[in-house]
Amino acid sequence: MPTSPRSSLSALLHLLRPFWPLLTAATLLGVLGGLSVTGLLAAINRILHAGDSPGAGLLLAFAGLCALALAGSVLSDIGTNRIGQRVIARLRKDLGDRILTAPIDQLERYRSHRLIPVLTHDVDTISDFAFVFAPLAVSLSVTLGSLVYLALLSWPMFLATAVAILIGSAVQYIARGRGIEGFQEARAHEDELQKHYRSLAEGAKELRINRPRRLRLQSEALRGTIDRICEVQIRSITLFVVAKGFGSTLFFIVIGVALGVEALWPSTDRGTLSGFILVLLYMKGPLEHLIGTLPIVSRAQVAFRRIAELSAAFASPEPHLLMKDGSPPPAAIDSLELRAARYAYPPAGPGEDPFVLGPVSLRVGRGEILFIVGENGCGKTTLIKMLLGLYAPQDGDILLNGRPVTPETRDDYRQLFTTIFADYFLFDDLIQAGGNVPEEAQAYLERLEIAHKVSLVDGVFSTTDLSTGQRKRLALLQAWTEGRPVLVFDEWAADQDPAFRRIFYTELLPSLKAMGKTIIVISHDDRYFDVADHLLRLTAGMVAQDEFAR
Ligand SMILES: Nc1ncnc2c1ncn2[C@@H]1O[C@H](COP(=O)(O)OP(=O)(O)OP(=O)(O)O)[C@@H](O)[C@H]1O
Repeated sequence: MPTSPRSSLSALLHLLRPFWPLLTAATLLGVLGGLSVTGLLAAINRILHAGDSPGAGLLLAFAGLCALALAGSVLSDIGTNRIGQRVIARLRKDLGDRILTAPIDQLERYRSHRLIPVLTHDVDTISDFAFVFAPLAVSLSVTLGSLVYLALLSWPMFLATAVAILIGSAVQYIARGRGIEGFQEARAHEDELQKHYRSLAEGAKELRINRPRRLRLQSEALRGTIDRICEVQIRSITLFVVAKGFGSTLFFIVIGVALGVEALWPSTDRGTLSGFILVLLYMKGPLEHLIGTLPIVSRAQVAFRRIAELSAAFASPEPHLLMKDGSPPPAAIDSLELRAARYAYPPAGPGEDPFVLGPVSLRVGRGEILFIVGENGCGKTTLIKMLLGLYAPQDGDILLNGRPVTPETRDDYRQLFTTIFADYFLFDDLIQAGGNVPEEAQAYLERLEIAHKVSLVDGVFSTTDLSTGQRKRLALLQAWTEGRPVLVFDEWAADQDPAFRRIFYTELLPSLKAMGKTIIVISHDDRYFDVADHLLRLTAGMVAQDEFAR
């Protein structure tokens, strides 16, 4: 979604809002420092052209201006660096919160290869901008102060300089517009590059084995994208450099014109001319600095747009997700229900039919073992994501103990579950609410037959470098010790050896049931379907069979 420069500016203002007193003080100090430098130049010019030696007053003023220039620029730099760091910290926290509170389906749609560059690349770009912010204020005030001094020295010379600056600015403006387009294009390629980096890291094994794919990734994907970024960046920076060179030459042209006018029609007094040249030469530095930082400002603008896009994509956070832990979830539930609940994914592309689950009606009672079965892609995982309240049903309701779950109660509702998804993430600690390590953890490690591989040190697993099946057992240990009333296993047993698979279905599930837990299992293991009290079969997103064991 395109975002206008105005919205990136308002995003910047929103970020800066809490720091305005410090920002105003730092900017004023920077301006004071800059103006002191202009005053110093005027004093130097006056001393150089004074007929006799400078008086004590002038020397004192000179020393005072030196001190002011130093204090102004140092304090301003310190102030804006503080603001810069705080702004970045705030931005990072804000983005972290947005991602933590975004509805899962929005997050899944955004995709992680687009998320990571915003969190790293774009935030770093804004951090670069934060560092040039104070020197920018100083350069701007030195330039403006110098212009005022020039106007006081001689109007015609001031006008000649102003015209040169206007021409230079017009060229910069055009170059900046083109440069921004280039930076935007390069930024879009950065997302692509991130995707290729993911393939590089996560597909390392497959790439070792498959040479054609490896070479394709190297030559077409990686190198192609890297070269494209390189070319676009070179093109944009070249534009800025040429425009900067042009601006720099304009200065000498103005000085040359002034010297020529003076040689042809010697009218200006020499003090004015030397003052003009002195100020112009001095002003060249800050002005070039201003122009030189334009690429950083432009990049920051592109980064702000990306951040604004991310914020817009996650603009409907779920309520209460970052509230402090309330009361612990109840030890048991009476029933969970879906009533004519329906969820449709958005279509993958134009003209493609989206996958629709439901409407599904389903009731799971306390201490029940429910098996959800069906062919690949029939909607089993989507169903549990809806039952867990991760996807809000687009029609119909979720009911807990007969009462509908609302957006306000949805996060409390989710705390009833422990889930091991097929693409689960294994956290390496076993710390419960309140920071306690469950006492029974060691016994469970032994029961899961991994005590010889893993121990617990201060609530953290000694290692997670284990086989796929062993890692899943650690995930099961976490689920077990969390003490939630409902446990959900998405093809948990798929990676277990036959002996442990049997233990899972015939010993662990019944013993969890005996503890009063409600258990929901997605399974393709038809040998063990008789363990279920309740079997739900899905076909193409609809319930094909809903049976209770007799
Ligand atoms: N994030 C997504 N965006 C769009 N469509 C999706 C998404 N995830 C799944 N789908 C679609 O939903 C359908 C059901 O997916 P789901 O993961 O629920 O199937 P499943 O029954 O759990 O399959 P499996 O047995 O292979 O795990 C799929 O056919 C897929 O087309």
